[in-house]
Amino acid sequence: MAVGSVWVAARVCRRVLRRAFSLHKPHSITDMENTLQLVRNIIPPLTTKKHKGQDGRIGIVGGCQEYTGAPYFAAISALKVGADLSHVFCTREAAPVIKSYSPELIVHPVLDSPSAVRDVETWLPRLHALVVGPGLGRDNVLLENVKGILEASKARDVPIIIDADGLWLIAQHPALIHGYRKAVLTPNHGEFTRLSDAVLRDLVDGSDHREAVRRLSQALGNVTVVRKGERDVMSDGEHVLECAHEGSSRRCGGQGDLLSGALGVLVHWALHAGPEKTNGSSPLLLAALGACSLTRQCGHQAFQKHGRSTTTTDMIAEVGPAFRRLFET
Ligand SMILES: NC(=O)C1=CN([C@@H]2O[C@H](COP(=O)(O)OP(=O)(O)OC[C@H]3O[C@@H](n4cnc5c(N)ncnc54)[C@H](OP(=O)(O)O)[C@@H]3O)[C@@H](O)[C@H]2O)[C@@H](O)CC1
Ligand SMILES: Nc1ncnc2c1ncn2[C@@H]1O[C@H](COP(=O)(O)OP(=O)(O)OP(=O)(O)O)[C@@H](O)[C@H]1O
Ligand SMILES: [Mg+2]
Repeated sequence: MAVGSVWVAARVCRRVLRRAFSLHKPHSITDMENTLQLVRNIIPPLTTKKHKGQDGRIGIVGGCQEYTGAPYFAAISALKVGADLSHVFCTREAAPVIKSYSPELIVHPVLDSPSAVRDVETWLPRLHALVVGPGLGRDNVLLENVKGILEASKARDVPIIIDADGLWLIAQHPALIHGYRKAVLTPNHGEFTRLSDAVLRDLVDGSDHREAVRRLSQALGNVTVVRKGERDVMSDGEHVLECAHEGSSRRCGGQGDLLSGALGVLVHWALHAGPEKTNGSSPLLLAALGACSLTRQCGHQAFQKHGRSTTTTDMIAEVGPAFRRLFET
């Protein structure tokens, strides 16, 4: 492309983004398509010149006696989206179970150990993003360890995605994440209400999801918030984006875990791509839009094949084809 055309394309892109990210106007399908084009920009090319690990080493913090599926879904989704290595930091008894689901995951049975924070900390320099919460449970010993892991990750500037019981912890201790600009919170309906009750002084009009999400993000010091639901609404306290990409009507458990694992990879890619590729827009918002669109596309494709019997495992089988369809055609 000639230099002039690059410049024009960049200008058009910036205009599109201003519209797509505008606070009050609902955006058109064309705007959304153009914003998805920016998501495509952050995807690293597949070449023979890279070494293992370069396209993403993602850590999942979660997995306990009750929940082994959630961290598995998040970790395998990260790999299927394109990460090279996926680590799970879970309790001792959850580890053999999670390992047995897949030989592709690296599983550390450390989360209930007295040395949990140090054990995870040794891996932090090698991780590009940490997803905290899927299948974590609410045991106080584990939550105390996760507090330390969050502090250590922030000190190392590691991007953090917080979901599920990680959000339970944040609702008790919002200061843990307040103002950390490399954090993304992914609450479902119930988790969003809990967080809002914990950190917002005044009531927000519950029907205005865009404003409610923007306010929560602002109250948390502009961390990026992704409220999952019939439409996914995401904000960094300034800009608001919505994803209404066609998904499925199945609400089986685990779809949020798929989203959080995918988001871990996309956040790494978006931050790594740099402002030229993201055109000055928020890398975390672009990553969030990409992960929401992808999860919904997986749901849509899986539902077409399996209908009412669709489960998250069927959706994970669609990650490759859905990714190609959304981002590589
Ligand atoms: N296979 C596995 O291992 C899986 C394990 N998982 C793991 O389970 C753990 C707990 O996570 P969670 O989301 O179930 O717990 P929590 O925050 O108590 O929410 C439940 C409460 O919120 C409500 N509620 C929820 N959504 C709502 C909505 N859209 N709209 C309205 N209400 C809604 C709901 O209300 P109810 O319908 O019961 O009245 C209920 O009270 C966590 O570690 C997670 O990772 C899951 O990832 C799944 C797969
Ligand atoms: N009513 C809905 N219609 C369409 N898609 C939805 C709806 N609710 C949620 N989703 C989609 O499902 C995905 C997961 O959101 P959900 O609210 O189920 O998360 P969750 O409750 O955290 O899931 P999990 O069971 O993994 O904990 C998101 O991509 C979201 O867009
Ligand atoms: Mg969840």
